Amino acid sequence: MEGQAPSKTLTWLDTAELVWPEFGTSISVLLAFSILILLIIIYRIVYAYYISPLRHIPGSFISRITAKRGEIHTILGNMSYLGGADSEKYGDIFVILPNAISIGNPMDIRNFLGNPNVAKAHYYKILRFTGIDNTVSMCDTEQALIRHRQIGPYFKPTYLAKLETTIMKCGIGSIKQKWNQVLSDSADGKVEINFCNDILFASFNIIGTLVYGHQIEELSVNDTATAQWIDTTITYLGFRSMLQLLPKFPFSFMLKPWESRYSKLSRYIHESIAWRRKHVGKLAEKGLEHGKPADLLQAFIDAEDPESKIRMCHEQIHGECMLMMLAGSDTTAHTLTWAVHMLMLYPQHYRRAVAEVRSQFSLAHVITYSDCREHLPFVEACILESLRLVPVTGGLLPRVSPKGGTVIQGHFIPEDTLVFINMAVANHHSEFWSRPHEYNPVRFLENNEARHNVLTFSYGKRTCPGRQLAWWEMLTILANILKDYDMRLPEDYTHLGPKVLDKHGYPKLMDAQQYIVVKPANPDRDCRLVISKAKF
Ligand code: HEM
Repeated sequence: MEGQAPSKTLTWLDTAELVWPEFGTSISVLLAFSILILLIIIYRIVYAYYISPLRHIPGSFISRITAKRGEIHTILGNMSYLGGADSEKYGDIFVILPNAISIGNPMDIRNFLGNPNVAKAHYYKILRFTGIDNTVSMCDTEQALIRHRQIGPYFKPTYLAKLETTIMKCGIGSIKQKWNQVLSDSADGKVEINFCNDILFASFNIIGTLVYGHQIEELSVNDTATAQWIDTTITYLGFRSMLQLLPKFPFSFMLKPWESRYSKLSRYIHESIAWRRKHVGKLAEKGLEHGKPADLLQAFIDAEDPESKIRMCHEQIHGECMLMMLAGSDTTAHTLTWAVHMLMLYPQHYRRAVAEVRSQFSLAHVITYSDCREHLPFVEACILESLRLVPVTGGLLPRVSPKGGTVIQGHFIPEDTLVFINMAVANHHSEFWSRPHEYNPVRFLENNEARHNVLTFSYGKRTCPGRQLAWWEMLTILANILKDYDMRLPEDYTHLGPKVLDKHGYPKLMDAQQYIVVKPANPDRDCRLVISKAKF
């Protein structure tokens, strides 16, 4: 058929292009894009199963090929769930992200964190406040050691003893002031309180007073500014790090309200440092320098590394103060909140703790830290067991494997691999803990070995420097409230209680949420308590 144009069958694409030319172009772009995605997935699968140095380590398919699952769980506030569910399936070591493993055996964790060449991962940089590193954000091990030597002495018992009056007044003192007030206003001598809020405010009170350098009395004046500033700062930092686009225009507008509160906290701390320097300067002029106040603000101004004689500049002091407000408030308060909650679910342990306190001290006696250490082993065990069962920082602490790599559970882990320390899994490990999901403080009595296996304050060179301060606060608050008040769950509680059991057959704990700290998901619903004056 000479001279006749060759016939061509029209594809659906051609038809679409005739009707709507751009449609055809869009489809081609979509097709190219889909092919690209497919190629990426194929590459990731091939890499994960044939090339990755982590290919011999157990782990789920999804964890090996994408980090998105981790990001989604982080945004939902249940990262510890991810670590827990996978460890039940895969054991002590597993791939948690394409380039990262999780380890959960307490022995492995101690060996790994005990290695001085293990460094923190870059994630910690989100905890820098003004672009300057603080204790927690330092990834450089040498730098961190200097900072630990600078601030360490101020968290030792000798210095903490100087802070005891503040700790007692702002902690148990402010809780008692509030609870006694509401009880005296009550017609029948009992009243419902929210113990989570009250403990949280007491904790902010302590840390705020130690950092600002003057008392803030959150509970007594019901001024929640500090609590809001801190809460906002944690949320702000969390979201900024999880959603990388947020700090960029136009999304940055969404952060504005948070940013403004964060800036207020930051400014207030700048002013506190300047004010204190001026005040101490005046004391020095009068030859009264020995009258310097004892608190964390002064501690950081004075801090000096005994080896290098290096001191902190204004910005570094500011960074440490901001950090202490975050690291030293929620952690301590929520550990105590979990302890009270657990005692309410296990009445036998509550009765034993009350009996111990009331047999040792009269109602009029205010129980101090050394009283607790000498006379209240069971109360101490109640807190230890809370630290174990719900480690408040029980997410996944990221570290980087050392130069030359390391061997964990027989697997070679190359250098620079991201290693997540899985605290919650370690604290529930069945080889180390019998009936690991039961709240049983008795396991710590006359058993030093058990105490060493609780890894909630971390381990090694980067262990928590504030742990003794935390103990000081938690013991004095718990011992004194057990002595002074009778506590019980509200009568309308049907969703929680000693007889409402979880999948392990133990009293079900309230729902938790975790961004940085594991805290009650519904404190207004789950942290109610009926209190009355103690009947001795
Ligand atoms: C029950 C209360 C507390 C718990 C369970 C706790 C737990 C921890 C844990 C697990 C770490 C290591 C975090 C990591 O490596 O990712 C840590 C670090 C830290 N904690 Fe605590 N902490 C508590 C209270 C405090 C208090 C009261 C302060 C100070 C006022 C404090 C200050 C710090 C600091 C500065 C670090 C960073 C250490 C470093 O990275 O070298 N903590 N804490």
